[in-house]
Amino acid sequence: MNAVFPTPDAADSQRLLSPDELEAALRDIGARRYHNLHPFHRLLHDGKLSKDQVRAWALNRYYYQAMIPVKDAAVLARMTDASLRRIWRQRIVDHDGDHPGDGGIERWLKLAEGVGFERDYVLSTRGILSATKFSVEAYVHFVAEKSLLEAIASSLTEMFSPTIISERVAGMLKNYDFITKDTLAYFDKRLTQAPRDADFALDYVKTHATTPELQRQAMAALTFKCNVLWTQLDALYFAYVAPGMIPPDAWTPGTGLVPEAPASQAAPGVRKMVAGDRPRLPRGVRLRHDETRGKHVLLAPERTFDLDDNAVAVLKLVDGNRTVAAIADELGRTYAADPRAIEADILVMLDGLAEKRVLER
Ligand SMILES: O=C(O)c1cc(C(=O)O)c2c(n1)C(=O)C(=O)c1cc(C(=O)O)[nH]c1-2
Repeated sequence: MNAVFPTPDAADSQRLLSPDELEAALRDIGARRYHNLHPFHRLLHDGKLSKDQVRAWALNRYYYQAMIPVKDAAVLARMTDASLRRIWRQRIVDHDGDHPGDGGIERWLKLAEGVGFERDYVLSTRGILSATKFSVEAYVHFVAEKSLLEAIASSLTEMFSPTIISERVAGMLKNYDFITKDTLAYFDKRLTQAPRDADFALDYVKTHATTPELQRQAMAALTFKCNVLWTQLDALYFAYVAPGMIPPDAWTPGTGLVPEAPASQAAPGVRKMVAGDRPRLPRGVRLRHDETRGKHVLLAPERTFDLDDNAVAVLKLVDGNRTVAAIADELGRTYAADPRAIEADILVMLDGLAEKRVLER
């Protein structure tokens, strides 16, 4: 294909750029083509979208999030150098987590749930636009088929993501009453992960693009990736903003959502605990060993709760960092039992403590 249709800028830059010039050329590609400039993002960040349009964005972007580790596994598979793989594999851990309930994909699911989706509907990927799937899959194919340099260069959009993320989080929190800090927690971690990843990839590209041809390939890879991001937003805009042509089988407002409780029943802050939550003891509540009675108790201001052995084993692991799933995994190892069965039991127990206000998530 490329032989038949030469890339438009194939004639440019016959000269070898210095590493700094190459970096400037890459940054210039982002300045002109990164998806922060797309009209859909402008509407999203400025609070101009309806709740359903925000839902369409959250649902479709789930596909990108879910496929990023698949993409990174394809990149990893090209690396013959163990020291490179050791660095790159962190990206997969960031998205998949080390345990069920951890990681970026899980946090994106929380975001989708936060705007009203049923988790299983999102996981099914049923309502996702075909155009979203095509562009995300093009990214996976690209890194599998092109050179390692091009695969790494295509991730360089991450150089530009911290700025758009800060703008998005601030804009969405300010402009939509249905968006909370918890819903957008996905982005907290990206603010440190993206610069770390981008620094490594940029350094690699500057060191390894040592001929004009390789430099052009790196620039073309970044341009391609900007287009992967841009076309996803084109598809969203076309289907859900204007002209509003939703393709057959794509998500339509009202589908795949958790039924909303009538306002009178809504009890903010007491939703049931889920496996990805990180429970913690509230300020002033402590797990103590009561010497005189020879047992553990939960000490809260002016109240004491007796605990059975199971509750003590769980609460010893409650630290605000571990997820419920991670606690269940650890207990599963200690007691050689099925962690998912333990998880179901401890969710009930933790909900009970949360209702008594001696546990938070
Ligand atoms: O919120 C964003 O605008 C944004 C942009 C990008 C990007 O520029 O590719 C990524 C992400 N987020 C992101 O969350 C993410 O995990 C990610 C991985 C990659 C990649 O190419 O490997 N890009 C991005």
